[in-house]
Amino acid sequence: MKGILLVNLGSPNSTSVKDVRNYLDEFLMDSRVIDVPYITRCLLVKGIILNTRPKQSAKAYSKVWTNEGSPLIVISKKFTKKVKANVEAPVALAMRYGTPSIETGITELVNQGVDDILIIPLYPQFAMATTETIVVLAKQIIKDKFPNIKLTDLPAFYNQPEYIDVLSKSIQEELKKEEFDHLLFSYHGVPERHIKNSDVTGNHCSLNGECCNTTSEAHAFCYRHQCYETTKQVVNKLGLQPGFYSTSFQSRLGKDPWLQPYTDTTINDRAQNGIKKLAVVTPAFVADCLETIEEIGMEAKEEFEENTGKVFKTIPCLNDRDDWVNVVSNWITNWLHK
Ligand SMILES: C=CC1=C(C)c2cc3[nH]c(cc4nc(cc5[nH]c(cc1n2)c(C)c5CCC(=O)O)C(CCC(=O)O)=C4C)c(C)c3C=C
Ligand SMILES: [Fe+2]
Ligand SMILES: [Fe+2]
Repeated sequence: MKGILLVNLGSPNSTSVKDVRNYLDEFLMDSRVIDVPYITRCLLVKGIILNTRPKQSAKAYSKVWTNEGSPLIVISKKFTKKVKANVEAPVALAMRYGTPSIETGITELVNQGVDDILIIPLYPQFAMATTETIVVLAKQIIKDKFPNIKLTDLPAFYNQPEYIDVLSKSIQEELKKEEFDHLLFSYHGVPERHIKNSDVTGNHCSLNGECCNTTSEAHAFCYRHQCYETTKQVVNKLGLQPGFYSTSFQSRLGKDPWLQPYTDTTINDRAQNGIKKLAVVTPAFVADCLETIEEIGMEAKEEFEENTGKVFKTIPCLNDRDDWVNVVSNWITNWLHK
């Protein structure tokens, strides 16, 4: 029997510093997130980051936490419930870090008689720190504990017309409510090194961004290309004029160069250039989370307003919108009938 495993990133179990530390430990010790040799990673994560970051992150998490828990988890559960009601197969939800784990999700499906799983990483654009780490871990668990289970993964859907349609619609709904001077597409960043590491051709990525406009088989795994492609397709769909929109990358951690331009400097730059009404959309996330609610909706908003900006609107992620639920349900139904 076929079954579906939806997977997102995960959150700490609570906003306590201890729970946030445990979560960050699991997350940042992943070699596809901090991709340096094991000993260096231990020194960096356990010796440096985990001494200060958990306290800072716990404070940020407590600003977004709801009575039901972490927004990312609450929204993912609502989304999963709606998908379940739409498709004729068992559906489980798992998180790459924290709970419910990928192993728990697979076990839940197997206990219902599933032996053929479609895994859907809930990230529109491929990255080794998201899509790849989910699929690699799921394959490892299957190999070690469920050797008779078949696993198929849904590739990144950054350019799928149905996804672009609902994303564009969600943006247009906000642009209709108020007149904005500028629309910023802010994607989660990754270290530049990750882009090089994921270059399957070994020589495509020039790191200056020019490569992303050419045709290349590298783009099936190029996060930067896929982000710019999502922006381009939404821009075409909505007929947005050059100058009205820009693309940037947020959430940089550490001193290494990450994808640029950075969101914070882009927002400051726009404010200094007379932009008063700014809308920000965050298409690397399908569910609102710490990075959209706190980093953009609170921190960036405050900075923009202090910098002479007047209106700052964070466009909600697709969350459990019915049209988004229907898109994913249709992808699942197509796979079920294959
Ligand atoms: C080297 C560090 C990190 C990389 C690379 C990275 C990539 C990456 N992350 C997301 C999505 C999310 N990240 C979230 C939080 C978060 N991310 C990092 C670090 C890296 N992310 C940290 C340390 C944290 C925790 C919070 C903090 O201390 O800042 C979240 C939110 C989770 C939540 O509970 O709400 C999401 C979602 C993507 C899409 C991505 C690469 C493309
Ligand atoms: Fe992240
Ligand atoms: Fe590229």
